[in-house]
Amino acid sequence: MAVVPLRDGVSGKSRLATALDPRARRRLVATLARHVVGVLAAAPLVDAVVVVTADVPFTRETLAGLTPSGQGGIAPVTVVEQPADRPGLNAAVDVGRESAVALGAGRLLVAHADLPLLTTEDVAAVLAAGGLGRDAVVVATDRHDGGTNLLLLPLDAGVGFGFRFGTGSRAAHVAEAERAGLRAAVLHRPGTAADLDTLDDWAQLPAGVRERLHDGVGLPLT
Ligand SMILES: Nc1nc2c(ncn2[C@@H]2O[C@H](COP(=O)(O)OP(=O)(O)OP(=O)(O)O)[C@@H](O)[C@H]2O)c(=O)[nH]1
Ligand SMILES: C=C(OP(=O)(O)O)C(=O)O
Repeated sequence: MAVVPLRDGVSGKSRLATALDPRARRRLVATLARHVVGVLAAAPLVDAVVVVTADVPFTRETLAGLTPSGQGGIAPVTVVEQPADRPGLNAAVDVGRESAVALGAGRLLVAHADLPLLTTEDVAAVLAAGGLGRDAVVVATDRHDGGTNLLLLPLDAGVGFGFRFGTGSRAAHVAEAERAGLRAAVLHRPGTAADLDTLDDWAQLPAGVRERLHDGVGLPLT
């Protein structure tokens, strides 16, 4: 099962606040989230996608047409509300893990909602890196190799694994896997590594992707 934490329609993408007004940031967050959730829902071996958010109306609006009654995805997409007394990214992922355990999932794939180059092949590569025994934690890093953009966790063996998203999370997740007695595999692919947090990230994207995202968002094309 896949879990996508999604902040809300107002505070997200704060590192782009100097370049984009709140409305444009909201549109960008929505466009990126729709892409990631659509890719996950269409990826082989992903049987369900859960989006965990404190902003349910924004998320539902963002994902309209990607839900099972729509035509976007194969796997069902559901929105789970993040309780106000459990704020923050790691708590959101914990909420997602609880949903996955309740649904009897064997593995949890966490994916950030801001990966414009992510493809179904990338998702398949993350799942394959989990190994034949499906026993490895997979950390797909960001382009600086310091963070974690996607994380695959075996749920039975990984009961004690603590999520450590934030600065330096690649090393923290590898250490956490070792602590929990699990093998860790680190994956670096263009489609998993490109997250969009800063103007520098924007400048690194292929021109065609920037053109696609530019409409309605207004980031500079060059
Ligand atoms: N549910 C939930 N998701 C979060 C939270 N913080 C971050 N996320 C999500 O986690 C992923 C990674 O987010 P970040 O890159 O750390 O934050 P961001 O909002 O995209 O950008 P910044 O505001 O610049 O940090 C994205 O999918 C965010 O929407 C949170 O407090 N709750
Ligand atoms: C949350 C993370 O990164 P960023 O905030 O840079 O997306 C992370 O890499 O764990």
